[in-house]
Amino acid sequence: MTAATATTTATTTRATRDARRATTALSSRACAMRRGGAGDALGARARANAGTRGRGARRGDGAARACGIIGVVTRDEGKGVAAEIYEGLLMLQHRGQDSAGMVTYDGMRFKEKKDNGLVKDVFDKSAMKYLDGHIGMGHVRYPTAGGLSATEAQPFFVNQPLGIYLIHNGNLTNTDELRAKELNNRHLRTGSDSEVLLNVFAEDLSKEIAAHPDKDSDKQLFDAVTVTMGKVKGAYSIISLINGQGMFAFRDPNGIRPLVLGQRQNADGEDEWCVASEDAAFGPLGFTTVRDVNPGEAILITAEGKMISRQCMKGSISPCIFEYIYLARPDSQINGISVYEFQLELGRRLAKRISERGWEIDTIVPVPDGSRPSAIEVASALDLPYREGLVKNRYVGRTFIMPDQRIRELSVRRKLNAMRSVFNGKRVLLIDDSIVRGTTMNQIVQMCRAAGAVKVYLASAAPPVRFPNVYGVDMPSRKEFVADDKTEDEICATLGADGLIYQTVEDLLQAGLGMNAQIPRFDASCFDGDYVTGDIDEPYLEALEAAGRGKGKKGVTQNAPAR
Ligand SMILES: O=P(O)(O)OC[C@H]1O[C@H](OP(=O)(O)OP(=O)(O)O)[C@H](O)[C@@H]1O
Ligand SMILES: NC(=O)CC[C@H](N)C(=O)O
Ligand SMILES: [Mg+2]
Repeated sequence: MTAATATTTATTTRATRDARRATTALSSRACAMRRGGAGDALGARARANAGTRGRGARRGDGAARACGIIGVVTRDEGKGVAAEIYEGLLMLQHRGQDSAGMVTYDGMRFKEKKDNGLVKDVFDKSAMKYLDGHIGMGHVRYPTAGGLSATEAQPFFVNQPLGIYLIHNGNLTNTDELRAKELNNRHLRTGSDSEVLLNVFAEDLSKEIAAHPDKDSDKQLFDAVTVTMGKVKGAYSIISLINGQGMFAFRDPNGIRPLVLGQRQNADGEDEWCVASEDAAFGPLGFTTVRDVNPGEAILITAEGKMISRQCMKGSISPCIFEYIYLARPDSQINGISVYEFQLELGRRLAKRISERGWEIDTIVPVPDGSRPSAIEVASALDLPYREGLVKNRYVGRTFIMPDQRIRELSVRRKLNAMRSVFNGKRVLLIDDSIVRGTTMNQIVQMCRAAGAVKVYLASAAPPVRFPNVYGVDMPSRKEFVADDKTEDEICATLGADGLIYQTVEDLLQAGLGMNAQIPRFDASCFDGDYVTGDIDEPYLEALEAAGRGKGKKGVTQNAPAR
């Protein structure tokens, strides 16, 4: 938070804050979430669930990340799957940069390697040699729960029953409750919600096998995960490897985080399969997209390459809209929507609102990389020149993820450089995909003025981020958001700009709904405070914030406390 932000926050009364929230919130649920507005009974439950989330890590140096997961089943037992998982993880590296992990399986043994760091650093030559087998899966992590040690990197393993490895993208909202009630004295090593989920599933599978030892093993898996889905709340896209069974993937009943299925044939015409967070990972591996894993569905790929699926819980897709704004690659298609096309549409809608302002603008400049598609459409709709005035140093990571504010500010300076030939004497409109803490825009406005800009206007392709994300994106504390407790004019002043315009929540949702009629709603909770799982209330969020967000990377903990 900048000094200016801190001052504004300190001098804004709670009543003013609440009134502003009420006017910006779309839904009655969001209005019901004004600070201090919830009753004691709700408060107790929220505290129960907010406990282990908290001091989070952030992506790169700017805005927000999730995690990336990929699993591959090949048929050629002599073939090393590790190289394919490695390639796939590189395609998903943008989703998480804190740790990477992989497990491979040769039909008999699992081999595992995980550590803090990027894919290229974690998997050296000797690790790749060690990771043999024809079935495997990998994870890149951007933590939302638990800690940051290499032990908390994924995958996680349980010995009983069968031997199960699991990787997770998402965040559970009732982790501590599960920990207290569902683990049957199992000893867990970390504060990770993903390890809890694995153990709940293992416990349910143990019970299922004990109760129905003669049932087909695939049915045991589907019946057990149905029980697990009934207990676990929040967002989870899961891939697991189960000894003797194969690869088993499932997705929460709201389908909040993405999970997509791909297929190819080997030289003998046999089916091989891939499940991944984004289908951009399929291209280099030669897989073609079959479909998204449905919300509430589980899919088993056997070692023989057979795909069996079951709708375990009634599902209704409510994807996280932030995936399309910022998290996912533009070359991915998620839930039938091209991320790139979505961003172009955001630009077209933004352009209409910008033209209503009557600003005199000479040049449109995107904040690379995420905003380019929207900025291209704004420039085209307004018939203004589009110029790459900010040159990016590709060796500096994404700003949002960086562990503390000072490092984020420094890294914006190192990452982006303003070109005098573009800015000198010009009235510019800078466009970004989102403004979260305001670190990026604040620094860039100063850079543009130093490079000679006479007016600096700002536009964000996303609405103001005002509410925490509890589903696997590390945006947990309202205090960190530049929009917290502020009107648009106040945000504009904080960022030091001559004008500021945001996408409206209505336009954002209409953009998404208009692109796939099969999607009844999106989770846009970080913009409107309306959480699709229905279990998030004001006390939950307060407990989450009290759990220590904003203290840097050490001791991430995003699970809400049990009550
Ligand atoms: O308001 P802030 O807290 O600064 O966050 C918002 C910025 O962070 C992201 O960029 P990031 O640098 O993470 O990634 P990018 O290079 O892919 O745009 C996002 O695209 C915005 O530019
Ligand atoms: N961003 C994510 O999907 C994180 C997964 C899991 N909650 C973790 O913290 O490791
Ligand atoms: Mg950016």
